Amino acid sequence: TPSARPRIKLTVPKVPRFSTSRRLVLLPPRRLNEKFVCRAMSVDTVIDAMQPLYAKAVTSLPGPLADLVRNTLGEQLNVLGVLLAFVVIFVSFMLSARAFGGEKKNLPPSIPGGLPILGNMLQMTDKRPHKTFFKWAQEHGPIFHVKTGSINNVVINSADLAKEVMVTNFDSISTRRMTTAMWILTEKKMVAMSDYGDEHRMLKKMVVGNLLGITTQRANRGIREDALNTMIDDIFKDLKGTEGMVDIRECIKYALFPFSMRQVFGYAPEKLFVEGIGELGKWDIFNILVIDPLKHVIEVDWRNFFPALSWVPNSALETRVKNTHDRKLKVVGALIEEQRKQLQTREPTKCYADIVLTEFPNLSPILLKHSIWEPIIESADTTLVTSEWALYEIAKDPKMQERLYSEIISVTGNKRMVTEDDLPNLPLLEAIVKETLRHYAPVTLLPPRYVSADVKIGGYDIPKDWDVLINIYGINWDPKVWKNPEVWNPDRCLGDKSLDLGIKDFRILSFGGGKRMCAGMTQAFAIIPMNIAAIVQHFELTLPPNENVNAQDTVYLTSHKLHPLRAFARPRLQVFVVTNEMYDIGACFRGAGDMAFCISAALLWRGAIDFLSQPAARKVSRTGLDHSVYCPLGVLNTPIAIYSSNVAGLNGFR
Ligand code: HEM
Repeated sequence: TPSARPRIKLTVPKVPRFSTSRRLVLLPPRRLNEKFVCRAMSVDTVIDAMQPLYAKAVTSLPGPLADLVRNTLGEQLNVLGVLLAFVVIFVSFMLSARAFGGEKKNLPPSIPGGLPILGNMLQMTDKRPHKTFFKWAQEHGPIFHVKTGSINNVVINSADLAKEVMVTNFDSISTRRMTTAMWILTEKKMVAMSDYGDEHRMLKKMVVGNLLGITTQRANRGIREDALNTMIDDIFKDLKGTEGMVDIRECIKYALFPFSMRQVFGYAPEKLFVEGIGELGKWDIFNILVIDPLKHVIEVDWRNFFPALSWVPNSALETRVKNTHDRKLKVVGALIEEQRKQLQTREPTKCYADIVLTEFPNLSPILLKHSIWEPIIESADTTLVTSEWALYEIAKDPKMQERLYSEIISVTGNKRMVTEDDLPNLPLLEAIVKETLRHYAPVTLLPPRYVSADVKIGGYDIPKDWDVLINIYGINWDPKVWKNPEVWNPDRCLGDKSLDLGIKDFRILSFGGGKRMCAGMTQAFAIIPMNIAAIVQHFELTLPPNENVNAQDTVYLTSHKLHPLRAFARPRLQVFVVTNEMYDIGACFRGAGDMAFCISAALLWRGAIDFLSQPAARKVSRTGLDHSVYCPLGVLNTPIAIYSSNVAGLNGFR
């Protein structure tokens, strides 16, 4: 028993060891009365004694490492785990050191200052490793070796070298190295995370051919337009009672998620009953399918840096991530069941879920769930991040905003809202999107790829089993390619026809490149520019005084703006003349961007002009911001002339 401290004949080894029951720690033997004795203490006693030391040690570690230790071991010390970890880390270090002792290779330069066992981990104090790698690239060149625990990484920071990895040597560097969290959340069953091979090709063909390819994207244009209209409506709504200040991120997000659900299921469910979870609203579904997985996929597991230790349990992390994964699968499962029920009562439509369920009946249940979930999570995040950064820069730069507004109006006139057909005629808008993707790449560092056979990159030997890290941020900011890369300047992309973002030209690599290039680029290039153009056409944006200070980024799976973009959005004044044409009234309202116009047009639509003189209408018009009457979508075939000149009142309209 712990308190009796039994005397044991020396048969124990010379290092701390644990009894099989894991209840006792056997401390190294001591000589006592001419005999070796071994003291045993209960694990709990040791933990209690070491707890203060542990707490102190963790607080004194650099930020990221402290997080890593806490995430792994928890706030409470797990002595068993720590001691075992150190023994095995040491052994694996010795083994890897021996492996390096062999033949002489022309390896890329190593980052100096690495420590035994930990490698360069303690030098990576910034939570955004892409920035540290960029800094090292300026000092040591575009390709270098970094050790994280027992993992050898070669980090790539230039377009030419990235091409060597992604195109020339693709066959030997095609497989992703997964973290524990990625493994649990994706089971390697989604296109973006699966290993390159037959299953990957089949899944990619299915999603590109039936959802993300040009033909389907054209067919889905109506859904995108609805999302855009919802976004503009929401900005108008949000102006109410906020003195013109709007949370732009929220407005984009609230439009994008229903869009991503509609393109998959054909509708965006308002609620859903899920066995084992209960009744869920639209935004509960959003949290379970998008937010929670994004939050957990970046959880750090220290065992990923020491693969030899993968057998050591890390149940706290695994349980957290598994819970998120299980809930996600339950919700996707319920959505699929609902879709199956619907298919019994109607013909299949062109939505992705109907196509997958009817034309790919042999997909295993897990492949089916991931195939349905993947486009939802992918649509709802990256495009949001890019639109938000672009609008932040535009709001910061009134001259650029005015140039863009003039470009849009020169194409659309002031009669109608900008549409996707206008995009080829808006070169500045295109340049703004490209420059934003360059400056604020949503995926800053590609998920590691694994070298399956010795290769040469940039003239250096890269041995089998190393990881390749492609630093997109480092490539997009390469000072040898871009002058003052830290400055957001769309003019540098304006008119540069060869900039195709990774198809042939690797200078801006935000979508990756080669065979594993992003499959959603067509969709991204429909959503992002339209978000920007529609907002700028309707509102003049200005930043509140402290917004510049809030411009830092933070990295989840994608590189978000740390604080949501809040901006003053002043509806632009215009004169609209609606002629004897078939008009989508909803689009006219939004095109006007003027509340007086919107309200009056809504009332015209209802054939109730008289209503304008009534007190309720005046109340609405005085605030200038109430959208309750601003909703009818329909077609009007009547000649009307409408003028508006005053945002907040009806006088101009009259
Ligand atoms: C601004 C928007 C986006 C950016 C910057 C972006 C970026 C990326 C990047 C960097 C990769 C990894 C490429 C590689 O490993 O070489 C990727 C892969 C992928 N993306 Fe996107 N993405 C965006 C939007 C989307 C959208 C909207 C979808 C679909 C709805 C999508 C679907 C995919 C898929 C399926 C893959 C996996 C391709 C493969 O492994 O073969 N992406 N994306």
